[in-house]
Amino acid sequence: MSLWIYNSLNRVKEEFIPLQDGVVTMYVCGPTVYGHAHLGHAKSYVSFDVVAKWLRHSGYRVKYIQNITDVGHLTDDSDEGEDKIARQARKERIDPMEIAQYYTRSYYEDMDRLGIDRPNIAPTATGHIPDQVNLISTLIEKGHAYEVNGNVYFSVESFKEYGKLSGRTTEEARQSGGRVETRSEKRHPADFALWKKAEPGHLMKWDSPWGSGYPGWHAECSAMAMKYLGETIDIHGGGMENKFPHHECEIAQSEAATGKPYVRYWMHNNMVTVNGTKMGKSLGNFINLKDIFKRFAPVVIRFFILQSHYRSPLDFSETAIDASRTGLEKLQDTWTRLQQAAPGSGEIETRPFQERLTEAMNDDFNTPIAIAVLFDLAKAVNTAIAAPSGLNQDSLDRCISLFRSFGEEVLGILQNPATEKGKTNNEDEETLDTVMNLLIDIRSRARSGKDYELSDLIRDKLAEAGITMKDTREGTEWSRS
Ligand SMILES: Nc1ncnc2c1ncn2[C@@H]1O[C@H](COP(=O)(O)OP(=O)(O)OP(=O)(O)O)[C@@H](O)[C@H]1O
Ligand SMILES: [Zn+2]
Repeated sequence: MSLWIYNSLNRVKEEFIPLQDGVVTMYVCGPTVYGHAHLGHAKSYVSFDVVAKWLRHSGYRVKYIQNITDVGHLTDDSDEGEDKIARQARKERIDPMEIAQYYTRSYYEDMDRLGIDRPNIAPTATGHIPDQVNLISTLIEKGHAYEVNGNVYFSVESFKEYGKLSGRTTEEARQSGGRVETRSEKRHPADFALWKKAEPGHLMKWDSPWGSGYPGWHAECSAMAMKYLGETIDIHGGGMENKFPHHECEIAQSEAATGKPYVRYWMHNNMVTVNGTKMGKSLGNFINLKDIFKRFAPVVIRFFILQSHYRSPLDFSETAIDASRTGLEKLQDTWTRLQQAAPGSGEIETRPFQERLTEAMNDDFNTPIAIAVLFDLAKAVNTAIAAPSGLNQDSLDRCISLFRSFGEEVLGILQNPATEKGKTNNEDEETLDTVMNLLIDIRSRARSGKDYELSDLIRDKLAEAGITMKDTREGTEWSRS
């Protein structure tokens, strides 16, 4: 049975055949680390985690790269506005790199709790400035880019296939080309910045052949993907709102520089929405995972996400998450009882379930169908176990193997009661959350009563225990160092 992936570039499902036998190269756009991760990020990274897990389960060696954007992502897509990290640093009155480090750690903490495997390599944009400078220099040499006043732009007219991913023509892209001042520097309004000159006072800047400045957001992904995975990569993932301009620009830069196809299969996850609007940091309608985890175990969130397909939108609602929790509890209950069942004489024909599960995952990672099949299997198991004849050892082993492979390993939604690892982690985390909220409250009362000795004692003792407290305008946050 072969794997079929919906390729956003050609807008059809295509059979997946990696460039190199047995190996899959995969790049997924990572977060811009200027705030805590929200449910939208969880959808993107849980979806691609399942992609990697399924590919590994199918026998491939997967080389998964996911970057950390710590410079160059501006508040405005049209090469204007402020760097998102720099803006947050100004707000919090600390160094941009402190912001990036703090939220990077926070990001991995949340992703770990969601059961997401860490990428093989997690390169940062600031750690790869020379690679980006090299890419930009190549583009200038080949006549695809030009410098004006210390800024370097990509010439979209020099790359005939610009627009092939998003379906936008350069004429349509002209609309998003920025304000008049920037436009006047550009040869074509749709040209985009590869390198930006640092204005006085800009902290995150590097020397380059074009003076002191910083790279544009699109350049980092091309440079890092090609550095670690080669000029042509198998799978590139990201949220669908990034098709334009981000991924369109990545294609243009990479293919113009190498003359080779950049990505063979483009995969885009749909959005988590709130009342139909994209959840986003810049839109201010986001729900932090850390807050959600206070009310729901991370595995419930993972299950909630995987109950809809990665290409379908997912509207946030507590009622829907609550329904997911009930469903997951039932499945987990069967999984626990299955492992404790004493052998009897009854049988379950497991082959059809295995085929349906494999078929679902091979059909563009159809996790909602795979979950529905697990529920069917759970129903059959419950009936069989409740009957006097029970299940014979062979059937028990086969059912256990299916639950383990698909429920635990591929989807990551079930926890093994034999080890109690996942469950204990979640329960520990919930207890810690409660204790920390209590300490934050006591410390804040101490400070209101001007008892700084007590408030400092709480902060210092926690620091000794490896927990950092940080006072922000929104209140006190904490993280493990
Ligand atoms: N609401 C969402 N639903 C699904 N995926 C999302 C959502 N928001 C962001 N993503 C994806 O998460 C990844 C990281 O995005 P990024 O850090 O730039 O987040 P963001 O919250 O969209 O930021 P901003 O709101 O400032 O644009 C991208 O691939 C992006 O497409
Ligand atoms: Zn990217």
